[in-house]
Amino acid sequence: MKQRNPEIDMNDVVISIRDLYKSFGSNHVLRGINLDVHKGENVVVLGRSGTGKSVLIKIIVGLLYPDSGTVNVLGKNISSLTEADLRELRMQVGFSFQSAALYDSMTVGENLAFPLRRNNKHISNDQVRRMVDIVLDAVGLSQAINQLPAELSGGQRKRIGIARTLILKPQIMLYDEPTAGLDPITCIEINNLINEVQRRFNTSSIIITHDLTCAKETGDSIAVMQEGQFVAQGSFDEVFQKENELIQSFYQYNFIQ
Ligand SMILES: Nc1ncnc2c1ncn2[C@@H]1O[C@H](COP(=O)(O)OP(=O)(O)OP(=O)(O)O)[C@@H](O)[C@H]1O
Repeated sequence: MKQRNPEIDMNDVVISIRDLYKSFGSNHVLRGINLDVHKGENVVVLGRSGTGKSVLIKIIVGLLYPDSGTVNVLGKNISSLTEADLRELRMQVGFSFQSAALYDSMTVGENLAFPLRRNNKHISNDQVRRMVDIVLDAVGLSQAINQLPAELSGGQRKRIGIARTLILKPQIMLYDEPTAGLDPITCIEINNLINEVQRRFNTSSIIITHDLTCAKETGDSIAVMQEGQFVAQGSFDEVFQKENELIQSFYQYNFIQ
């Protein structure tokens, strides 16, 4: 079980969501979401498939617009931002996709350098190299710098995907199903990495998952989503003491130590 990060600043809310609603036609996906993410905090959003977790993440990064409610990210109301403002904000919000989507023809080092050069045309080769070294060290894969993605395991690719997100020094990390499709040992490594990123870079994170072990090991707080609403929020222990049917059913789906 994770020890709550002592560096969390409860006076600094980096993501604040109030009364958020989103429907697609008659499909009412988000039905009144409220959530605060504090500086330095890992918040896990736990829920079964199709409950609206990815829609929530897309709204936070401005890829989808809410029907109603407010979403503040780093003090900015995302609904009132121009495309240019949104692009700027997205630089502060690292989005780690389910599939790492690395460029197959580029080495690991080139994959990592790519977002840096794209976002800063005047960056020197030395600076790029330094940043690549820092993030590779952070994800424990310094030796892979000249390898191609095809030569890496699924877990290693996931790590490089996280490194590529980290290289822009985001204040917020959004992890979409970080342990999906990985074996149990690799899952432990990714959970540890998420906590290491939090410690080293003082990031705040939302971790979307239906993996209970991931929730237990990475979450300073847990929000359980059911049919577009949070039915329980709190520490892992607080949430899993509740006599909620969905929460009980999670126990039956997942075997956790
Ligand atoms: N752009 C879209 N247009 C129409 N419907 C959508 C769109 N995006 C998501 N949905 C619908 O919203 C619902 C929630 O989808 P979402 O991807 O958020 O689920 P999820 O909780 O992330 O599930 P999973 O764990 O399987 O990824 C689904 O019914 C989906 O079909």
